[in-house]
Amino acid sequence: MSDPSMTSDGATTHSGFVAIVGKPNVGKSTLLNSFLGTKVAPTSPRPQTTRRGVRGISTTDTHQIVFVDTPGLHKPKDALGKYMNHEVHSALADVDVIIWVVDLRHPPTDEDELVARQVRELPKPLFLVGNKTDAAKYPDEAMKLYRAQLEGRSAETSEIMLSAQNNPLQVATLREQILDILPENPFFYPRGAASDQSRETWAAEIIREEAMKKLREELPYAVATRVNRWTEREDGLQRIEGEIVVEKNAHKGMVIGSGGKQLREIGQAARKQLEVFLDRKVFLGLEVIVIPGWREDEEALRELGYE
Ligand SMILES: Nc1nc2c(ncn2[C@@H]2O[C@H](COP(=O)(O)OP(=O)(O)OP(=O)(O)O)[C@@H](O)[C@H]2O)c(=O)[nH]1
Repeated sequence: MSDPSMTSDGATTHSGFVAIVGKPNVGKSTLLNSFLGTKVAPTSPRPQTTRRGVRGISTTDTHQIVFVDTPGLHKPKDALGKYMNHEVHSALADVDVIIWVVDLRHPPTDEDELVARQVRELPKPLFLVGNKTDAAKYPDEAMKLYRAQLEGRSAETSEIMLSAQNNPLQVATLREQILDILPENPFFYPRGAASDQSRETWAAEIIREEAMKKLREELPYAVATRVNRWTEREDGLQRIEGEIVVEKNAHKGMVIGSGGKQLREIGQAARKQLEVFLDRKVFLGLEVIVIPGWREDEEALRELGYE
């Protein structure tokens, strides 16, 4: 029988799971997308955009990294928030390596301390990633403060300062450093796989990203999205039908906007993104529906894929 930790020409394979953790809005999803050179996870200027642990897979001839992007660790206000934090804890328990992303534009906050407490004692290699160096006034000073939060940690700890958004070379360097410490293992996913999400979930996340960017105040957080139908026409056109789910009737009108303008804009922006990544023409049909109080309703959360 062939050894599962070897390639067909006899080289040993290494692979492992790497959690990307940090407080909301520090650039975790941007870093994941940059590692992969494609868009797997939604990003936006709003905190708490990521809601579920998205896996993004990077494979070379002999190495495979399964990155697990996690929601920003925060003090939860509802059942959705609790689910999001649970996603972080289960990712941390299951992975081989941890990446803790911090925002070097600012000194640490209570939320960073929440993350530091989670990772300090874990006996797993950790990379402290100081992000947003392109926009930080005092990156070295900020990094020093974040480093101090890990004081007393006995497991292997490394650090790097970079810009996930603007510097792919630094991101590639970090990826190389991770490759070097992956344990000997067979690959967990087929070589061509980029993510564990279905195409429907991926598209729904892009729609939610655009909705979160356009909507104001609390509304971005009261929105969920799903794709119910995806058909391909013979000429290649992708017909995608999705729903934007809100909690109250009053929110429905706010998402649709006067004369349907806002919903049209969300749909157009999402369609453009989908067309770029699919390299196909897309027809995107969007409907807004109400599931009363879905963020506090365990069954509704499961129905919307938060399980
Ligand atoms: N200037 C600058 N902005 C960045 C960089 N990386 C990410 N951002 C921006 O920071 C914001 C948050 O990025 P995300 O990747 O969504 O952050 P996240 O940590 O996944 O956020 P949550 O979903 O809230 O956990 C977005 O507006 C990004 O464009 C960077 O290197 N430099």
